[in-house]
Amino acid sequence: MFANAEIGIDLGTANLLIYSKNKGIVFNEPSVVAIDTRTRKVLAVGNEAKEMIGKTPANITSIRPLKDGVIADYEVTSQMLNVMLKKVSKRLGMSMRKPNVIVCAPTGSTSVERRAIDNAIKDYGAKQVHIIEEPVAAAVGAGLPVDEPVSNVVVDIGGGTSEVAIISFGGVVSANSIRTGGDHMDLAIIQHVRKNYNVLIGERTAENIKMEIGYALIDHDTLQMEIRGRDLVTGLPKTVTLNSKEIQEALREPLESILEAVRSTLENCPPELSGDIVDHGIMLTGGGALLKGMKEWLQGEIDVPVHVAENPLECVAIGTGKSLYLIHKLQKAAK
Ligand SMILES: Nc1ncnc2c1ncn2[C@@H]1O[C@H](COP(=O)(O)OP(=O)(O)OP(=O)(O)O)[C@@H](O)[C@H]1O
Repeated sequence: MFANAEIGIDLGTANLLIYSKNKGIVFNEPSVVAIDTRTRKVLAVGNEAKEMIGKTPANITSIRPLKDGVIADYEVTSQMLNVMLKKVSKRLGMSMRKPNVIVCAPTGSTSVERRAIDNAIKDYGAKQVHIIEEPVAAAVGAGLPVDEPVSNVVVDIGGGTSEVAIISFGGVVSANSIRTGGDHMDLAIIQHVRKNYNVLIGERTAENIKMEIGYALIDHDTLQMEIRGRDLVTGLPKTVTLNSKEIQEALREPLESILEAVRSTLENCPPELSGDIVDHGIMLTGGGALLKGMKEWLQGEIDVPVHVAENPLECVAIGTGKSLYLIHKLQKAAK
């Protein structure tokens, strides 16, 4: 039947996941590339490259080639995909030549941004590339019955974007995509520490702070964390103790933007489906769903039941993989 490999790719701002037909998720590493700035040669990708962020000599730089859910550096994204797909091919001992690929794109992305995704995958030699909407993939991956005539609401909070969508009968009824996600939370923490302690911290430290003591909910038991950065006055290393209440305050702005996107999507929902939402609730996916107190905070704000998907970080990749079968069904039906 199909001799070509069949894969789904979650080309995320923070993480790149590859789903292979019959094998499930076969690759899950950060979307980071370390390159030699003089030769533009790729030195490392994924976990290895992420370890290097902020710690490399002048001629090596660790780049995140995707920003806000779309490709910011085409050449590096294309090289990253090439290296990662070859890694998977070697690891699995299977040919990945001319694969058929399903990949997702944020609902708010432009046709130029989508073409860049399509071309970057074709650069590897893909035979066919299908692009699907990211929240639809997230909903499918979270196990929501998207092809039934009921409202399936998904809120996917990734690294660069947050996507909110109401899906019913296989289609998007109402959607909203904002370029605010986990990266903006990290940035808000960097700014907070700089403003209040005169200390500069790196992206990775900020992300660790968010994961350890970041809270969406105001009402929680205070946690503390000791962090290290560079004192902006003396230029020397400095240790600061942060608490979860101040980090919650720092995260308020990005969280408010996400809440606003959820509210406006719900406001655009047809009344028949609105009633459904109260019964079925909202499904949270993406790494942002793992922020402590996220579910409780959102539930309190919109007064609708909120659920967190079983594997929030893997939903989009699983959804692209499951959609492979759907596309085959449609192609067969069209013949
Ligand atoms: N336990 C956690 N608490 C808070 N945030 C987390 C946690 N685990 C992961 N994250 C955040 O989730 C984000 C990554 O999520 P995900 O992999 O879903 O995004 P992505 O698909 O790469 O991005 P996008 O969809 O925007 O392209 C990062 O910002 C990461 O810091």
